[in-house]
Amino acid sequence: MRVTKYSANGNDFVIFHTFVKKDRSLLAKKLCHRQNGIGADGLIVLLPKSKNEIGGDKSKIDFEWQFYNSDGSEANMCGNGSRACAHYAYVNELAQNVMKFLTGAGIIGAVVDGDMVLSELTPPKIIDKEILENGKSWWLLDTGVPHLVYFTKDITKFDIAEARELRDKYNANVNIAFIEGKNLRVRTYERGVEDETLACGTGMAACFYRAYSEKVVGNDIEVYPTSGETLYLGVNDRTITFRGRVRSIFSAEIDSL
Ligand SMILES: N[C@H](CCC[C@H](N)C(=O)O)C(=O)O
Repeated sequence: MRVTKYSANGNDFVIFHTFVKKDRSLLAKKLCHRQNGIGADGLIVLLPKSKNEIGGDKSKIDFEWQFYNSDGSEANMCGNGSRACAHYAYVNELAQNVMKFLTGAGIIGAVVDGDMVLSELTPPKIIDKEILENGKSWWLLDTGVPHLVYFTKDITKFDIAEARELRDKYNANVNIAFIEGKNLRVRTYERGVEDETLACGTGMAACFYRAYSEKVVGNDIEVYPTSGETLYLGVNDRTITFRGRVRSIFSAEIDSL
């Protein structure tokens, strides 16, 4: 089986494509394992439309995907993964450079331009704006997957134990964000990785959307994740747009695990 390893601003993924849809949570755990596997935050499986697929929603999409976190849990959406997956689909001739694909959160649009990829996320939902935990004001939003967002005065202090508790209590990813001029710096504890990752796309989108909703930032801003690799976020008339570089690290034939 041929797999490709991608990094999207430090959030890394193993990607392959197949026509066979089945549960791959065990494979995800094996491939994503940092010591005994390839090592990644997630596994992405592209399921191209089979030749004779007609009609329904599928007629509007180039492929569908399965996304698994490194612990084998399946998630509806992954912002950085959607950009890596779009680049993979384009270079493997599974889609043109402008594409649409089906995720657990709905249809995602993507545009590939060299190593820069823009994803249109699913329309954000504000679930709760009044969560008080440990004297801090959190919002709970859904940007394809659930995210808690808190604005901190000191981005160097991310209480991982607190993040773990809140992740369990709300079954959500946990983000702290720092307003840096007209831009944001974001750190994310990721559900299903169960640690801070170097970047989390839907997390950055959730932090952007809270700041934009509270008018502390404008449209089209820069967001700096833990990796320091800049992402560009904005809103269009439909949803949140999310743009940044992706890198194909290597491809390899592996024994079918
Ligand atoms: N860990 C997330 C899925 C991956 C999200 C993240 N990698 C992104 O770029 O959006 C969850 O289980 O809700």
